[in-house]
Amino acid sequence: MQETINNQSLWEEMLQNKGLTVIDVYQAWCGPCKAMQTLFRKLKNELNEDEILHFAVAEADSIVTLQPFRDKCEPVFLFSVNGKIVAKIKGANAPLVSQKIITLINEEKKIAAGEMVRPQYHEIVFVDSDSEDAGEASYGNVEQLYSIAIIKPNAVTARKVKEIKEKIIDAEFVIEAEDKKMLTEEQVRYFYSRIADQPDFEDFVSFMTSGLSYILVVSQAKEKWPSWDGSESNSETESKEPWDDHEKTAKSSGMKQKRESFQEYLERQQISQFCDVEENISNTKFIDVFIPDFKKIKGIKLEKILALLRPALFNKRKEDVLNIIQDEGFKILMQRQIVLSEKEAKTLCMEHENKDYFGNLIENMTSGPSLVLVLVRENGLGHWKQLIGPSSVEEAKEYLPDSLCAQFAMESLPINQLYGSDSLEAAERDIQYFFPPEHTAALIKPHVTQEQREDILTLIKEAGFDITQMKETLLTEEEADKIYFKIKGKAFYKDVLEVLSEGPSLVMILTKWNAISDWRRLMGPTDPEEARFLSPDSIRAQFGRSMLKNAVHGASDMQEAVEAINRVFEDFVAENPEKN
Ligand SMILES: Nc1ncnc2c1ncn2[C@@H]1O[C@H](COP(=O)(O)OP(=O)(O)OP(=O)(O)O)[C@@H](O)[C@H]1O
Repeated sequence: MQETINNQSLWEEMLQNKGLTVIDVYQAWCGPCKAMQTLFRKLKNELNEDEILHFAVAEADSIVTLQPFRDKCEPVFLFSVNGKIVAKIKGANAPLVSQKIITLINEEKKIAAGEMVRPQYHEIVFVDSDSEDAGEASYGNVEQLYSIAIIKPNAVTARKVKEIKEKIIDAEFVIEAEDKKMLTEEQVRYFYSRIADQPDFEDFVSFMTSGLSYILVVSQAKEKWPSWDGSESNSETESKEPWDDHEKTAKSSGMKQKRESFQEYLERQQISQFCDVEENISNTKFIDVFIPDFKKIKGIKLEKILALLRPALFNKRKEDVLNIIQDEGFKILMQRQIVLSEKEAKTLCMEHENKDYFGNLIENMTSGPSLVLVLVRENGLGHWKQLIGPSSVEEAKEYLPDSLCAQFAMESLPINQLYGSDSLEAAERDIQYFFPPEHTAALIKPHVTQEQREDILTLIKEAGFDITQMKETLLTEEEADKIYFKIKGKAFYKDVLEVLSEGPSLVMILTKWNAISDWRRLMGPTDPEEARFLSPDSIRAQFGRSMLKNAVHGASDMQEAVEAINRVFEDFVAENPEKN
């Protein structure tokens, strides 16, 4: 199955392969990596992409290009895309290698279908030095060590995630990245390999793959803390210490002390049964397996804010403002028109309470619909404040004539026609108030392939849904009744049951403001033919095959959503907000 490359000209020839070539670089004295051959065979069969997926074994000793890999006992896998070596993985790390292959092949398929342009790959430079490992491991910052925490499905079901994350943040650990996903069996086996010989390990794997987990990449603010080995910190000015009082005393008296480890902290907080950690990993292997784009997202802090266009502005110049908002790089996550009550207006305008125009302001604010927006952008809060300018029009005109306050000033009010939350905490509170989250029951049907599932989950996340609960389950008649109780009496219900019995379905609770109708819109019309005609971007248009195999399902109304959720996810109390 693998092409054998044992001289430089064969190497050059191999680089001409179309698509992806996975190269096992081996040493003559130990041969190619046997352990990985099963994986390659499996992927070759499953992906069935012989045109664009090739496997090769290359002998380091007889190929000049591979000279830096000679005499190394650890296996190395190189990934060549259209003649460029774009990635390298050291060690027989099956989950990581498999993930890399799937990602690159998916990219190749999208490129071939014209759905994406070929990225500017940075070709890997082979360096004959062990120091390259340190560089790669540390994401450009040699000092930084990360821990990975997995918050397990039982904690997600019991809705303990928020509390656990708050505890982690309270102790001044930094959550650098997070993702919520159903772990694959391979990922679980990889992360928990150290306990694989325990008798109940197989049951544990089933449990861990039965529902959603949270993956957190956690760091400690290195410059602020004493080091983990007990040596002194180079900073003397810590502002807030999460450690115990006796430790504080030790610190102030100049004694050396040791910060408790992340694991110890979780144990002391009694959350270690919900959360497993791998501490201070000194290489990227674990992170790459769970959060492949960690490098990209690290350092980018997307901030969500609430913005409001007061009635006069909304009425007269809405389009101009929305265009500027988008040009400034904000993404509009949610928007709604709302006529504020007097009480709501007073709460929002509290900072102007003592001004002589306050009465006029409240009258103005309640006179017609305002437009309320949830915006997201990197450094969203600061950028929004800067963009809209001060609250006083006079000040804005004098000092910041480019601000939206000055540009969109209206005769009727001496203050900014745009409002924005003052802090991220206030934004969170305002968003909860104006966009109360609603839950809906959703299902991905068995005929949907694993890859299509991933695509659908991406569409769901991109549409702003939070996947609050998820489980993979074979829907027997009894289970299906919990979801489809409304159509149980219909003649076609037996056909629905047959389609559901073909394999496991993915049952989910999706949460966002207006979730029920937004999910129905995202699904598209019931019949995929009609969906392709009327709503070509919808899920059913893209992934549906027929009326019965129409990829997804969603509750039709509030009562059906609440009832289905309560029946399927017994521990979850779905209290949908009243519509306001
Ligand atoms: N006339 C029909 N013939 C065959 N199958 C049907 C028919 N009507 C509905 N179905 C199937 O039964 C499922 C549930 O039917 P329902 O009437 O609840 O449709 P829906 O509300 O448009 O879609 P869903 O409930 O799945 O979101 C549909 O998704 C479809 O697969």
